[in-house]
Amino acid sequence: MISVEEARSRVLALARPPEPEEIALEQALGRALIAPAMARLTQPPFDAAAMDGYALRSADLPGPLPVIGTAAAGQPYEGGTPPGSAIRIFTGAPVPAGYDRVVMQELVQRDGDRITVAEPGHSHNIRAKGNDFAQGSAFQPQRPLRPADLALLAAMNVPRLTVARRPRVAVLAGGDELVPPGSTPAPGQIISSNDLAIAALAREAGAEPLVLPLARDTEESLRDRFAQAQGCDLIVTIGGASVGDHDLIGKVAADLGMERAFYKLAMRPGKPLMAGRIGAAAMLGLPGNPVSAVVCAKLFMQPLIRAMQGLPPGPAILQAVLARDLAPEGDRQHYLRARLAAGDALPLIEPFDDQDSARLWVLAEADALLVRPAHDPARKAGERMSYLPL
Ligand SMILES: Nc1nc2c(c(=O)[nH]1)N[C@H]1C(S)=C(S)[C@@H](COP(=O)(O)OP(=O)(O)OC[C@H]3O[C@@H](n4cnc5c(N)ncnc54)[C@H](O)[C@@H]3O)O[C@H]1N2
Ligand code: MOO
Repeated sequence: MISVEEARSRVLALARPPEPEEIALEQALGRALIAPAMARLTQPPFDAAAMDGYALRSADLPGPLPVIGTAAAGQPYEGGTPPGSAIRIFTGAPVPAGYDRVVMQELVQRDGDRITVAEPGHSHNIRAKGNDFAQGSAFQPQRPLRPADLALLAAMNVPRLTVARRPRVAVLAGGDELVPPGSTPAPGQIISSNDLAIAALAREAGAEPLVLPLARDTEESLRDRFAQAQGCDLIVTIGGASVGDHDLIGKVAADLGMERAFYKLAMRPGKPLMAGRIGAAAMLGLPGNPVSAVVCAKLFMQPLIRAMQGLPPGPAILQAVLARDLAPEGDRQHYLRARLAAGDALPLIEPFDDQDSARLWVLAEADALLVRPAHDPARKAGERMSYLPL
C-alpha cells in the first residue's frame, strides 16, 4: 500500500490545466482568477478628504481663516487656494492643490465665515492619490475570490474577469441497499447519504457537481451511470471499492479502460481509495463508509478540484495541543474525528473514543481530524499534533 503523501501526488497529477472562462464581476464570488486583473485606474484618483471639516494649510494655523468655498464628494471645489484661506470640505471630496490638511469639524470654532483651530489633531486626514493602488496594478490572489475582492475589482473598474471554468464533477453512488432521502426503506435498505455530502464538498471546492441517480449492484447499472458521466472532468464513485462480491467499481472502471494511478493506501479511514483516469476524465473511487468517503473527499477530491482550477490544493494542516494521552498508532496514517477547545497559544484537541468510520453523528460533532502518522508512538497530553479543520 502506498503512503498518503504518495497517493496525494498521484491524485494531483490527474489535474489537467484549468480552462479559461470569461464572466461578469457579479458572478465571480468563489471563482479562481487564472489571468491577472489589471487596475484600469488609480485609487483614489485624487488626494481625497478623509474627514468632514475644513481644508487649509498647516502653516496658516491657528487662524482665524476665511472660508472661501466648499468641496463635497462628487462636487470638487474649482476656485483658488490663496495662503491664509480655508474651504469647507466633506469626506471623499478632492482636496484642492495648495491645502495640505483637513481639520475635523469637531476641532474647529466657526464664527460666521471665519474659522479658528486651537488644536488641529495629529492626522492630516488626506488620502493621497494612488495610496490604495495605481493604474496597471495586477491582482491575482492564489485562492477563490472573496466578497471583499469583488469590491476591489469593482474599484479597479474591471467589469469582466477570466476565471477557471468550474470542473464538472459526476457523483456516482451505488448499492442495492440504498434509497434516496424521503423514501421508506424496505428491510435491509438504508438511506443514501454520502452522495449529498460529496456533492457539497465538490461544490465547496469550486466544482459544479452532477449527482447521478443511485446505481444498482450490477455491472450494467454501473456502466449506464458511467455513460451518464460523459463530459465530466472528474467522476467520483462512492462505495463498491472494497473486495466483496458486490464491490464492482474496480471491475467496471477497468472494463471502461481506466488507467489506474493506485488502489489502496495506508490510511485510516479510507484504505480502499482508488484513483485514475477514464478517457478525458479523472476518476476517484471513494470507499462507501460515510466517514471514509468524507475524509477521502477532504484529503483528495477537494485538492484535485482546486488544482483543476489552478489553485493551491490544500488542505491547510494546522497545529494543536493534545488534550489526553494516546496509545501507539498502527500501520496506516490515521485521521481521528476530534473536538477542538480554546487553549493558550494553540487550541486543545481531543479525539472521540469511537472512531467507527460509519458514524456520521460523531463526524457532525467533530471540529477537526487529528492526524497521526503510521506507526506514531504513544503520545502524552500536552504534545503538539497536526490537524485538519472540518
Ligand atoms: N474483507 C474486507 N472487507 C472490507 C475491507 C477489507 O479490507 N477487507 N475494507 C473495509 C473498509 S476499510 C471499508 S471503508 C469498506 C469500504 O467498502 P466499499 O467501498 O466497498 O463500500 P460498500 O461495501 O459499498 O459500503 C460500505 C458501507 O457504506 C455504506 N454506504 C455505501 N454507500 C453509501 C451511501 N451512498 N450512503 C450511505 N451509506 C453508504 C454501505 O451500506 C456499507 O454499510 O469496506 C470494508 N470491508
Ligand atoms: O478504511 Mo475503511 O475506510 O474505514 O472503514
